[in-house]
Amino acid sequence: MSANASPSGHQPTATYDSAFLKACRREPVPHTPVWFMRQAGRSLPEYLKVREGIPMLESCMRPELVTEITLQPVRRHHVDAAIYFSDIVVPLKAIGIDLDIKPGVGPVVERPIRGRADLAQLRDLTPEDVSYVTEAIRMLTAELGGTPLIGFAGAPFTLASYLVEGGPSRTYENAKAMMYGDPELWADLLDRLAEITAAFLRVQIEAGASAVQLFDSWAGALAPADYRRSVLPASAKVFRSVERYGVPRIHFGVGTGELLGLMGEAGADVVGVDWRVPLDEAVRRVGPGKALQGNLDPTVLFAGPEAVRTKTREVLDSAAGLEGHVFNLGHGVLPSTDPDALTRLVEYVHEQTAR
Ligand SMILES: Cc1c2[nH]c(c1CCC(=O)O)Cc1[nH]c(c(CCC(=O)O)c1C)Cc1[nH]c(c(CCC(=O)O)c1C)Cc1[nH]c(c(C)c1CCC(=O)O)C2
Repeated sequence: MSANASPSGHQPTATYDSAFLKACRREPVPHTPVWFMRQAGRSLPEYLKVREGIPMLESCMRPELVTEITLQPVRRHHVDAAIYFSDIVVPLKAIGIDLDIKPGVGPVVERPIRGRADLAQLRDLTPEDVSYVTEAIRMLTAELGGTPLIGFAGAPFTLASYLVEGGPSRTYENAKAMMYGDPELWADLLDRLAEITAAFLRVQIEAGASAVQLFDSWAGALAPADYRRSVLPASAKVFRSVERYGVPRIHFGVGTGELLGLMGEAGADVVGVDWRVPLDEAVRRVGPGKALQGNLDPTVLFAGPEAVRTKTREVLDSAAGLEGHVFNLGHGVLPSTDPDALTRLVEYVHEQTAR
């Protein structure tokens, strides 16, 4: 048995018994657990300092730097979970796709995928391709004690949106043109991406991640019937491929109010909700047997302490009847957020929900 064996076989008992993992499993919790998407990153001065002069993708490949950046928000805010510092395009870079993350822009792909011949760029991901991930996660789990580490990956649709468009897009016109116009090529592309994403999540879980989140950030651009037909099968394949580990699987997207039921159906244990749908309505859409994560509007943090408390109370009230609630923002922390507002928010949720 490995040193980190536990009731679930993958982590120390203190981690397994943490409020975050209990909430994901819909067990009673001592307080509602809190973490923030994008909690590591540009809102923190200590992050900007250690990143100085190091390009984003390079920083993801340095285990010591990844460890430090991942720990920064845990130390500062006392959040209930860490999220592994990386980016959704890291596994694509690791298999040799020519891409970069441009500051203020996002991922940019040199040769966008537009035809069948381009699929050859997408070879399988092996653990050796991302050995720095395994190394960083081992260092992290040693440092984190009982605080769980969340691994993550981009979902096939969101990755495809960058690969086909060549960069960020507001309309996804090239990606959706392929989906509607050449469904066979689209299905093959998403299936390839599902294999790569699944392999990337397995590496993180085997190295010690206690939960995983699949970011389908841009799936909200799709009608439910198109999501069901053209996207859900690939995301379901990703979730199935990590089911055997027994770690909670979180599924998140923005503007996905109409897709919440389907995103649960894809195989998630926890469904992430943005701020547009209150949690008491989201739970009706998702149905029984799943926990919810969310969903304070990230811009509320700019409104002053009293407004933050009022809006947070609204989220907690709408979550009152849930069987499992992980408090989070409805999307990532915005770079200009005051870090102290986040620290106060964690404290407030803990204090309001202490049982
Ligand atoms: C769509 C998406 C991407 N990356 C990610 C998503 C899904 C989450 C979401 O919906 O927001 C996921 C991501 N990217 C990053 C994390 C770190 C972990 C955490 O949440 O703290 C996570 C979970 C670091 C990052 N990823 C990126 C940064 C900023 C780069 C920097 O600090 O120099 C960070 C900290 C870059 C990035 N990478 C991407 C974008 C849109 C950007 C922003 C571009 C910009 O405005 O500069 C693609």
